[in-house]
Amino acid sequence: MTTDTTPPAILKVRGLEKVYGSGPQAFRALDDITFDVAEGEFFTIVGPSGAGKTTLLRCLAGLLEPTAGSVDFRGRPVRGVPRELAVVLQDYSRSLLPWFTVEKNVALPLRANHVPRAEIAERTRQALAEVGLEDAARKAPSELSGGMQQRVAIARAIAYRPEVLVMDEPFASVDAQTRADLEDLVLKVQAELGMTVVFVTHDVDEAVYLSDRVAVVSKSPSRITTILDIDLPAQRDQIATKELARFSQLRTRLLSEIRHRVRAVTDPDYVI
Ligand SMILES: Nc1ncnc2c1ncn2[C@@H]1O[C@H](COP(=O)(O)OP(=O)(O)OP(=O)(O)O)[C@@H](O)[C@H]1O
Repeated sequence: MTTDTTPPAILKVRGLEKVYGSGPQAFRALDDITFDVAEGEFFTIVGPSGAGKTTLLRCLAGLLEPTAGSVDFRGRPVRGVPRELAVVLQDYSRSLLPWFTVEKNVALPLRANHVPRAEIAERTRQALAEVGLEDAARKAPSELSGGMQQRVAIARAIAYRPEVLVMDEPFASVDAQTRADLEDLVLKVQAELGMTVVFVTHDVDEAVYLSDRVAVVSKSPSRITTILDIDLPAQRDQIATKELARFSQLRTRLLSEIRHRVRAVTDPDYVI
């Protein structure tokens, strides 16, 4: 007898389509996208610029209504952002409330969910320490650099301890060392909380390093062309993991898949 050990799907995406505008101006951004995200997995979406990754993530998180198809979270249709889900957007300038201090921004979702006051203080302090911003707690977001503001947005998501964390190129505006530290922080928090992460990035190395599976999307109208299992040891290390021969193989596979799809769209004579 075989036993299926695959965790159940926490998110189910079926036949998702998104058309922006209407009539002759209509633009089909997503076309018939179907996949599942398993509970506890790190699922990453990569693809060329303008492919529709942000559109897909926004539909998935309930921030944007699809034109057709469905997204289910634990079997319930997603309409608006589910309570159990936190989102870190690419555009940090719009994600923090400018009239609140850093610590109040981090505490906001906890207060909205009636978490006891002492616990809010402790979770806020801990999350700011994890992103290296304990000294910025009383500052206004406008006093921080772009990368620091993005770390506040990450601290807010971590303090909330969501079941699903949705991140759209969250590390694009931070320097290389901070980026590596934040990647490891997200992996650590994911392991501690058993959290599911859905992540978008341009960066193939980052995708391979972080993920359990990576989905490649084609140029608009975007479709999923491949979902690759990242069969690297679960314990990741910025140096040891990236030195593995398997890491290079997976990276090359993803890069060639993305190039192949871009060429298929831009060169009419190219045969897939
Ligand atoms: N509100 C909108 N109205 C019309 N078209 C839009 C809108 N938002 C996005 N698009 C178009 O949909 C396509 C997909 O955009 P999206 O931002 O989802 O891509 P992306 O893969 O996230 O891009 P990038 O990697 O550059 O961030 C693009 O061609 C974009 O111009």
